[in-house]
Amino acid sequence: MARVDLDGNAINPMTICMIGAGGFIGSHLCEKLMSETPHTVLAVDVYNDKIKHLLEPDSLPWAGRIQFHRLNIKNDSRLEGLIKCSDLTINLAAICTPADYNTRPLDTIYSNFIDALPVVKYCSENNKRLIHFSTCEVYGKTIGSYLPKDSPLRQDPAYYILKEDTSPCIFGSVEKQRWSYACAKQLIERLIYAEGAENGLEFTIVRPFNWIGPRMDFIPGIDGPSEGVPRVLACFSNNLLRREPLKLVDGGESQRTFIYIKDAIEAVLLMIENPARASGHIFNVGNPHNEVTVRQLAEMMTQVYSKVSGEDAIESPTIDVSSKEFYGEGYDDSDKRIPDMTIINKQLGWNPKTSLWDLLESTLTYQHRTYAEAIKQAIAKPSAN
Ligand SMILES: NC(=O)c1ccc[n+]([C@@H]2O[C@H](COP(=O)([O-])OP(=O)(O)OC[C@H]3O[C@@H](n4cnc5c(N)ncnc54)[C@H](O)[C@@H]3O)[C@@H](O)[C@H]2O)c1
Ligand SMILES: O=c1ccn([C@@H]2O[C@H](COP(=O)(O)OP(=O)(O)O[C@H]3OC[C@@H](O)[C@H](O)[C@H]3O)[C@@H](O)[C@H]2O)c(=O)[nH]1
Repeated sequence: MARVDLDGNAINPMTICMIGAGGFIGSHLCEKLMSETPHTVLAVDVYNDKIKHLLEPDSLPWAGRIQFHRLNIKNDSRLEGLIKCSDLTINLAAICTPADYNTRPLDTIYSNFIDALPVVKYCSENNKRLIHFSTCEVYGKTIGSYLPKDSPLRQDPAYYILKEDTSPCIFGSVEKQRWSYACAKQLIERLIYAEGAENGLEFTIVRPFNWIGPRMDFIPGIDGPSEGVPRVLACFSNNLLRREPLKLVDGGESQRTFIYIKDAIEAVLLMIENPARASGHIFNVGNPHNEVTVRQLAEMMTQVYSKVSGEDAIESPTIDVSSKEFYGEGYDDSDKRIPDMTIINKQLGWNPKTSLWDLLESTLTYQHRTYAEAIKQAIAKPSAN
C-alpha cells in the first residue's frame, strides 16, 4: 500500500543526508526509516557502532538504502556534495552532554554553532530542506524560578510552561559556562530562522525535551571513557549496574520531563514526511505527563532495575553530591522543563504515548541485557580494562 502523508498525498521516496546518524537519536531514526519507509539515508558521522546492525550484512532487507560516510563535518569537503544529492538534510551532530559545557566550552560552542554553519549555508544555497536539532535548553530557566520561593505564582503554568513562540530564553551569567551550549544552539536557531526569512530556506527546528532509551550515551569504562560523565540516564544506569549509590547533584531537586525515544522518533518521521506542515516551524518534542524531580527519577530507576535484574537494591541507593564536585566550576541548571504541545499537536497531530514507568522498564531491561555481564567482568578483572 502506498504511504500517504497527513493530507492524503502519496509520499515519494526521498534521499536524506543525516549528519550525526551514528548517535543515540540518529540510530533510532535510521532504524525507523529503514524498517518502515522507502527512503534512503546517507548516514554521516565519525562513529558507526550504534548503526552497525543496520549496515551489515548485505542481506538486510534495506541493503542499498543506507550508506555510511565516515566524516567530520568540521573539515571535510565531501559534505556539500552529500547535501546536494539529498532532498533533505537532518543535522544531529553536536556535543550535547552537560559535563562538557563548562569544562570544554570552546568545543561546545564550535560544535553547536560554528560547525553547523556550513550545513545551513549549503542547504540555503542549494535550496534543500533542513531539519535542525536544537534543544529544550534554549529556554534555560523558567520565569517562575526567579519568583520568591513561597510565591503562589510559581504554581501558575504561565510562569513555567515552555512555549516555542512566546517563552523567553533565560540563561545565567557568562561565568556560568553551562549555558555555552544553550547559547550556541539559540544562535544557530536564530541564524536558520533568518535564512528562512531572508533567503527562503525551508527549515524545521526540533527542540527535544530529554529523549531517553536504549543506546543513549555510554557506560563509563565499558563502551566509553572510565572518567567520562554521560547524561543522567547513563550515569544512573552505570551506578545501578555497578551497585553503587546514584549521585544526586545539588539534592536532585531539578525537574525534567522524560520521553521515550520511540515516541519522539514518530514525531520526527511526521516532520520528514509532511514538509508543508513542518516547514517554518520550531517544535517542542517532549512528554509533559512524565515530569519528575531527579531524585524521583533515581528512586524509580532503582525500583525498576531491581525488578528487571532480580537483584535487591543496595542499602543506601542515593548519595548527595555538589554540582561543583560532580561537574566542576561554572555548572548551573535548568530548574523545570515542561513543553507546551500546542504547535506540534496542531501541525502534526502528534502526542507521546509511553509512561515513565514503561519506558524505564524497557530501557533498563536493555541496559541490563547489554551491560551486566561486561560490568561483572570489568569488576572481577579491573586491570583488563
Ligand atoms: N537526546 C536528547 O534528549 C537531546 C535533547 C536535546 C537536544 N538534543 C540534540 O539532538 C541531537 C542529537 O543528540 P543525541 O542525543 O543523539 O546525541 P549523540 O551524542 O548521541 O549524537 C550526536 C552524534 O553526532 C556526531 N558528531 C558530533 N560532531 C560531529 C562532527 N563534527 N562530524 C560528524 N559527526 C559528528 C557524534 O559522533 C554523535 O554520533 C544533538 O544536536 C543534541 O543537541 C538531544
Ligand atoms: O549522575 C547524575 C547525572 C545528572 N544529574 C542531574 O540530572 C539532571 C539531568 O541531567 P542530564 O545529564 O540528563 O542533562 P540535562 O537534562 O541537564 O541537559 C540535557 O538536556 C537536553 C539536551 O540538550 C542535552 O542532552 C542536555 O543538555 C540534571 O539536573 C543533572 O544535574 C544527577 O543528579 N546525577
